[in-house]
Amino acid sequence: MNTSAPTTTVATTASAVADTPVITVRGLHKHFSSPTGGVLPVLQDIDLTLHEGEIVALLGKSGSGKSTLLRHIAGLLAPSTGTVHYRGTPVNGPNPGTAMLFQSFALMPWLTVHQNVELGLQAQGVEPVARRRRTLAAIDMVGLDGFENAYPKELSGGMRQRVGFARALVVEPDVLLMDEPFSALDVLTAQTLRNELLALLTRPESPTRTALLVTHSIEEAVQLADRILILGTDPGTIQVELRVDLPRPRNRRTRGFEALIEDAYECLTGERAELPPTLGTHDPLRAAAPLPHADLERLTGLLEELDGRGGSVELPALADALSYEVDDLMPLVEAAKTLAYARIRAGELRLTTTGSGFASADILTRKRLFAAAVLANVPLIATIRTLLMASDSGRLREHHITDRLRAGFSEHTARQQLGIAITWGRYAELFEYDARDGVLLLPREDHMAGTAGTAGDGR
Ligand SMILES: Nc1ncnc2c1ncn2[C@@H]1O[C@H](COP(=O)(O)OP(=O)(O)OP(=O)(O)O)[C@@H](O)[C@H]1O
Repeated sequence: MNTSAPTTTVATTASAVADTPVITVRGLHKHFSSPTGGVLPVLQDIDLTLHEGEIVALLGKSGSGKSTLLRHIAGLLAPSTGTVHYRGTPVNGPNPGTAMLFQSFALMPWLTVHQNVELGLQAQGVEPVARRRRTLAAIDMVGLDGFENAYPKELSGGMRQRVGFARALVVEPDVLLMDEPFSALDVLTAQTLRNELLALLTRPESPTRTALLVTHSIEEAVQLADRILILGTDPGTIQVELRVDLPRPRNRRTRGFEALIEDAYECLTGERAELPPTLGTHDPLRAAAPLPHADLERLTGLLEELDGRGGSVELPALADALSYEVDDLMPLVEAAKTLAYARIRAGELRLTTTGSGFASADILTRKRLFAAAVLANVPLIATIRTLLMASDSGRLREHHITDRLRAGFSEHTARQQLGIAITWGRYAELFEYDARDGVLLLPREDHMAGTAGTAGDGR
């Protein structure tokens, strides 16, 4: 795995990265207040330099703080400690050198394409004649000539994001900040727009040649970036930097491309670092890694495929065999690792003995094995089961769990985590759930059998 410090960039056909720093982030630390009155550390010790002409991608699991970091660079958030500089000047408010591109396009529905694109120039006080000329040029540049008077609702998703490009680029920002700009688009449109954006950014005469891209897609990062920074979670720190020294245009089917995907994949799914002391806590719900959003049928399919291939396979080959994008495998691989069914070694996914036992078992045995695996490896589910076993009524209101989860997660993530735990717990037949009353319940036969057991009783 290439986790080395920066090396000299091999010349590529498209990017000319200079040594001049455009954005400098030093010692940035950010915490938010949690709804329960505690402190939620989100970013820690972030040092990052964005050089002129460089495209950098930020990859990391959900909640690792990618968007928060982007918003600091845009000057929309102030660090708790540390600094952000734009060409040597401290950023203490909206950063004048940046423009943002969002996943949701963020267009004003009541304004035409022309009016949407013109907004940024109006805000800069550009006089009307120049404004009109620059707006039309930007619309032309993104291929929307003829759609100047259309409203967003008349446009496809791809065309709306082209308006997003035009609106961001018309102000000729030094740095383009992008927050998952292609993730709301279908695969083919996203691919087309990625190529077009790259062409716009790498034109020698382009005033905007430096960019920071937040993405969940490893392939997108390898396709577009000169450098990939991978954030770890709890709190977000930059853990790995990968150089993408591949000439452009980049071909996904080349060995170099695939090797980088494997590296990034391993970094993202690798063993979790020890929790920092600031998060040290006795509440297992707070200290646990978030559960991945993995479909259990697919997880079983993945383990069967792995078993059928002798227990180990390279991730891109597995993605091909299952007709998934490599990125779609992420939550499944995470789930397999969480349950100790598989490990990643040198870009290969390898089945453990437990995983192999699960893959070759019949349906009923699988449920029993799955129950044992979640109780041993998923503190959230083990805690719910313990509380239910200890309760005379065999019932537990869900807010007891979400309240505790909120000490470490946002409201949204806490609810999402409970939802995943309910699905897994139900499949394992460890508990049931009454959505109408928001109550978790011990299965009737377990409740009847008495409440003396513990979470680790193996049922
Ligand atoms: N204004 C806020 N107040 C409190 N918590 C916040 C705020 N903004 C973000 N967070 C929390 O900070 C953490 C990081 O959020 P952020 O959106 O930066 O992550 P991310 O890596 O971009 O996630 P995703 O990939 O899911 O978009 C999350 O736990 C989120 O709930």
